[in-house]
Amino acid sequence: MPRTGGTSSTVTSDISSRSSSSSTIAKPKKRWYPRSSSKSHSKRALSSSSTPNRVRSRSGSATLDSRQTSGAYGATESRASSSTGISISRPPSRVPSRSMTTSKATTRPYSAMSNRQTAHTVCAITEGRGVAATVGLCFVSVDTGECVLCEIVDSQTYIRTVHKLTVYDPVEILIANSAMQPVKSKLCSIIEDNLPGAKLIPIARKYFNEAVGHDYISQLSFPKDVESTRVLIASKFFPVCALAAVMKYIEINLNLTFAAHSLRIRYEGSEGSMLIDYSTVRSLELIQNIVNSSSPHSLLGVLNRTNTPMGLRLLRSNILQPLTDKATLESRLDALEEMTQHEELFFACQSSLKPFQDLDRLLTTLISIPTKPSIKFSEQRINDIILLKQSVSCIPPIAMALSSCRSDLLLAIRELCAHESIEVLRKLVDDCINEDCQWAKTPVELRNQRCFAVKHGHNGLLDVARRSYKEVTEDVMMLITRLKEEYDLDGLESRFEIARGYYLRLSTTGPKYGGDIPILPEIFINQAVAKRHYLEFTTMDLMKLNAKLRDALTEIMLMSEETVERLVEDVRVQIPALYKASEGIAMLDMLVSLAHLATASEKGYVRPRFDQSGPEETGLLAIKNARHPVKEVIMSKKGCRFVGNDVYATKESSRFQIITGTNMSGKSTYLKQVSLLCIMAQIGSFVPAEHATFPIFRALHSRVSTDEVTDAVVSGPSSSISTTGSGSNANGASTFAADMREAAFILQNVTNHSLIIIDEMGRGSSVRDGLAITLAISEVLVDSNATIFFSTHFLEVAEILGPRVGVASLHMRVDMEEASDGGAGKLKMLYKIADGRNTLNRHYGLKLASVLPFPKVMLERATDIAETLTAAGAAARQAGEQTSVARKRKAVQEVYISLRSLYEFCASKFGDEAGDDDEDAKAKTHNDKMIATWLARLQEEFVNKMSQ
Ligand SMILES: Nc1ncnc2c1ncn2[C@@H]1O[C@H](COP(=O)(O)OP(=O)(O)OP(=O)(O)O)[C@@H](O)[C@H]1O
Repeated sequence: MPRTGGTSSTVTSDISSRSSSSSTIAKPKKRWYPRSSSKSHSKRALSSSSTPNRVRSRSGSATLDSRQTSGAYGATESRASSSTGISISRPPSRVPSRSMTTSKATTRPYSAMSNRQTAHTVCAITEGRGVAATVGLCFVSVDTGECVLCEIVDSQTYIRTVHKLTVYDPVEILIANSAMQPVKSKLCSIIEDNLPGAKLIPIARKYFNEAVGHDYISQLSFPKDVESTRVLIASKFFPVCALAAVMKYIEINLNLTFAAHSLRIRYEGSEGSMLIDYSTVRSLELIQNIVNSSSPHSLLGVLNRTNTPMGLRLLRSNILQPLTDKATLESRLDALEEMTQHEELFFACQSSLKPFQDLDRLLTTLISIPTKPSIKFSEQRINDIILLKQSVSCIPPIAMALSSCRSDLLLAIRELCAHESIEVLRKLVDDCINEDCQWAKTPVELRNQRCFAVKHGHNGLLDVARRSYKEVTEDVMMLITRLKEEYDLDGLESRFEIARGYYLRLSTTGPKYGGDIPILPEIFINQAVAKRHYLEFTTMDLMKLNAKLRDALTEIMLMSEETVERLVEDVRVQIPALYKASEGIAMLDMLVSLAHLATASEKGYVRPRFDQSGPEETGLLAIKNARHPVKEVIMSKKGCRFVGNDVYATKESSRFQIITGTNMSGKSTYLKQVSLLCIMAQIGSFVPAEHATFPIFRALHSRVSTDEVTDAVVSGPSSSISTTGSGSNANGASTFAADMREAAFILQNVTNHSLIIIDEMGRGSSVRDGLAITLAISEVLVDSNATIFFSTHFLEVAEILGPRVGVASLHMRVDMEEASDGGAGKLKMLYKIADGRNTLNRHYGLKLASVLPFPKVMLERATDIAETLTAAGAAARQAGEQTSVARKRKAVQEVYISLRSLYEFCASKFGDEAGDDDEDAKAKTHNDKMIATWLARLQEEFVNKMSQ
């Protein structure tokens, strides 16, 4: 069966101007298969004595920017390109011959976040000493044959390092043993805490060797990229050391080696993509639903309409590392817009993607060479060729589907899929493999396909062996028919299994046996009852025929393998172009998936705009009628309507948004929806809204309680609460500890390009301490100039911070319907955001309690106490006139900011001299009217504020 899955990483390299180049391949020391070839690569290919013995030329043409193919790789400073095939010696068994690990690895449960579309990636990590830790990482995927080097100057929380590890999701993380023993380093502890699925393996420090790392790079990178890669990583001491460790580990513990000049090596910095910390990935349910890991209710689950494993991997990697490059985003959005506007283009692309298998994995399998001969490997090789035949024939239809496209990105993908190498490959395969040979699902059918895969006439002996195979198969059929007739066995049938070969099965449910197990003649041996209603057995003759079949098959496989291996070697020459095509297909698949989402929604998605018009970013985040992409889907399935909300924030006037509201009024949903929409915009997706403008954020951090998960209570709009409230964490102390830990983390990492989401901080402590801490944290955050959405139950936060410049107070609207009979009323949730603090009775907690089965006497007493405390607090605050003075000062500043924005808007829009024609004059009059109305409203608001 074709294998599925792959690594979290996607193939990335700039494929522009891949002109002809030469490659040298190491001479093999020994070869197991009976054919002489100078193109083979041996396990010892890395040895310094390897002799170059072959020169191949390659070419490439289309350009797909690295950021396009990865999203995650906006930071890629430069890419080592693929220009030769890759060879990995992959033995049938992975039992390590000797181990370089110095102690037993810590096996940990699998990461809850990872959903293993990812595959076997090994990582090595090393760090320098100093205040700003420099961390070197090297990831090698043994499934997709890709090596990524990263150097990160990280903070004490290792946020960037953890982020990279989260994205590439390695199974094994190698670290110098001195970092584990005698005392575990901080980095080790942080990795263990954040990546519970990874296995931290201590190895001797001597394996982290820079000189060895450089040797590997010289010997392994593609020939024409050796120099550029060397220059790029010249000063990258740490990742080069890590590379040495990974390669040694793969060689020794996984028994794999890479052939000379065969590895796709690229360097990736930590810049160029939005940084999302691990706990945010989890709490915002970006990849996986927290409650039910197989639920589609996560951002990935909703966005994912991909048809290929490559597309899914690319989408996942983009969600974890959204882009920060505006030009790349715009080109993606252009392509997406074209796809959403041209139905035929969308459907043509979608149907051309459907038949694809995991091309990356297939290619990596094709470049592997076993260290020991094995019939299993021969069979696998022929399977791979059958799959390749199928895959190659699926590529030209993609180019056809894109024949009418206009946008640059789609044109680049079309060029990749129409590359001349694809046609060369198709011819190569057609020359060698039977036309009607195809992948089959049943073992016996697949075995037959394998046997007759190689075209008649390629090898005379093979044709003879196949004839005898055919004859023995016919003998088997004849024997079965004879046995059936001779022994009058009604319901007797032949079955086939890979391990057993042909055997016989008799159903006992027919009228003849009536469910009883019959006594069969002695000729039928190895009898066993299967699934209660079947008797399975064989005969000596059948076993002999099976043995004959096996021998014939082995012969066929070995002889076919010789031809197939020759074909594979020719195929390898074209593999760089296939890798590029695979990148293009992955990108197209992701775009089709996003286009599907954008067009399938009833309420509509819009193309986001980015606020980067001038040198000074205003940090404008303005979304009209924004909807939560995941909740909307869940609610529409249940026939409920999701209430859209507007979002508006600018750096100067409203970068810190305080959102208050009763329990269950929709605060968390609002906060999460803002962050999810920002992520969607930065992967180049349309967003669920009527209009949307985003700043480009470089980091997203959140403190969101995970007890409020997406799959939780779903109520309709304007729902009324009359029973229980939302779930709360029973363990106040642990909530408080989590609050403090995550707040400290956010404060350490916040920058003016960060988006911070904080949902109800300080609720695990006493009211006074909680308020004090919340205020202290908020003050630092206001000064940080980041964009912050802060929900709280402490109305005092809004009161105290409200007058500060850059702070905006909002609340979720709720209506309290008094009961006509004097009984408990109803609290009606409107799920609508509105300016200002909650205008309803400030003790909405008590209001909520009043509609719950809560003792009335206690409620009255609680209301008295709350009134007294509020009055005392307000009196204390009014003692000074500070609040009112500050409010007036803020009003003046806000007017200043608004007028300046208007001026800038007018300058950018009407800066050029208007023409004289009627149209221009009309437009000018219309704009003048609009501006006049806006100024009048601004004046009115200002007067109101000053007179308060
Ligand atoms: N915009 C909306 N439209 C429709 N339903 C919504 C909306 N926002 C929230 N809800 C519903 O209200 C429920 C509670 O929302 P949410 O958890 O965001 O409230 P909250 O104010 O954060 O509550 P708490 O303060 O108790 O944590 C959600 O599960 C959802 O079903």
